[in-house]
Amino acid sequence: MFATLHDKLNAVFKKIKGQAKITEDNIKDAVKQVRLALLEADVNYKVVKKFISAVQEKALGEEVLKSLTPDQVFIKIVHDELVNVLGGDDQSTKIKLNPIPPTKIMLVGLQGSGKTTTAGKLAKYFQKNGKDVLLVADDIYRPAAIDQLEILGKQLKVDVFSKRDEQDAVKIAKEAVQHAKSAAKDVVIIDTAGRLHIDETLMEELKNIKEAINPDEILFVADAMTGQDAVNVAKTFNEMLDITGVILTKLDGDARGGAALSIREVTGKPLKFVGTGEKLDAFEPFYPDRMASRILGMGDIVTLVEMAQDAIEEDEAEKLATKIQKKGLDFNDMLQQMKMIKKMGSFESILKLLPGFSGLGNIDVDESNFKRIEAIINSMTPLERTNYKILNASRKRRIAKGSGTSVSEVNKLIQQLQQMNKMMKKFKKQFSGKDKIDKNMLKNLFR
Ligand SMILES: Nc1nc2c(ncn2[C@@H]2O[C@H](COP(=O)(O)OP(=O)(O)OP(=O)(O)O)[C@@H](O)[C@H]2O)c(=O)[nH]1
Repeated sequence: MFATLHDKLNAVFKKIKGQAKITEDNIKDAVKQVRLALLEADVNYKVVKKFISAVQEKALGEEVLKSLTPDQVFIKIVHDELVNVLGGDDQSTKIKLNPIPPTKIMLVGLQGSGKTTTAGKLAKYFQKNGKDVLLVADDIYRPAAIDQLEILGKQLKVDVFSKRDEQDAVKIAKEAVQHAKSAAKDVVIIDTAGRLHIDETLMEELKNIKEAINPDEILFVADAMTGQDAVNVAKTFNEMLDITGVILTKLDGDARGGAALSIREVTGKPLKFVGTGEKLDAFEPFYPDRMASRILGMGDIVTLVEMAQDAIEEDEAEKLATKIQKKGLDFNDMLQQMKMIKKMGSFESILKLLPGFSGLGNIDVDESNFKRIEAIINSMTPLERTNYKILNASRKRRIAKGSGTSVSEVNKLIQQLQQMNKMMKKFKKQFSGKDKIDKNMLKNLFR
């Protein structure tokens, strides 16, 4: 995500860091480089102009030149301006649930932008938050779109409302909302038809649906890979429908970042969620500050911690922590931890949230290693799993044979466990006396 922009900005910061003395000229040059990096990332030129004038004004003020760490202050100015352009601390990025259910959400956008997949992702998101959801297939032109939503519904165990013989999208939407009311659903998500281009008939249909059901949210789904086109189409949809927000999909691809950085300024509407993959859990609420940190390669520990909290039952984690504190880590714990990590998503997506990893482009993580480790541990006896010190040469040979691996792989795993135990000791020292580990403490640990 945003690898090129990340690299370019970091090159600017590095150059500034290398200067013996920072002068007005250095700063002007750095600002110019930031401007180029943004333009190359396909950010709307008006947005770049505003961004740069804000950075320049702050950077040339007393703040940077008189500071003891001018490079750090400069990075902070760029970071803060990124947060600003992405939406600041505006609370409108959140979906407001209607106090009188169901909350009605209408998804609009061009064909192929990822609307239907996003309908499924949103349903999963609400489901995780304890809401009962109804998905509505309101595309009367493409039966395949109805099939796609029904498959997603089955997968998620979420009800799907569809009427294959009905040719009136407004009628379907109205009936669906009625159905949601009588079935006491909390949220109803309407997947509308897409077109290859904006056309009047489509806009008219969408306006009529809006008028008929009075949605709480009209979310425009945009494909980040299409850059400024996505921004222009969002602008038109907003002018016609007065959308309430944007969901940007395919941020996992090689989107340069232009759409994400421009859409808010150009449409005046907040980005609310981002899609980061084809799977249903590759979906995150959008937070301007976290995204800015990711663009600058500072990682996003807060999202990582939240993913962990989502995936791991508190009870499970607490039990594990107490046991580790008392006895140290054994192979059973290692297996359990791997299961927890797997629940959080792909290892690659987790790594990318860590500081220093986000700018590395595509990280090739061989997930089959996980399987080999599992096989090794599964080939140990219960005693061996809890006490690795008894693993002598003949036991290691037996385990390697049983798991289809080699003795050196078994040795490597033992070393990893020893290493992890060392780390645990370090953590324990750092956090001793504290009853609760909060997100800031974790952030410090990774600095
Ligand atoms: N990599 C990636 N692919 C995505 C993401 N969201 C959707 N896709 C893919 O984009 C393609 C189009 O998605 P759909 O959900 O069918 O798009 P749509 O807008 O509903 O299309 P129509 O039904 O034709 O209007 C599919 O192959 C999805 O798997 C994402 O966040 N990342």
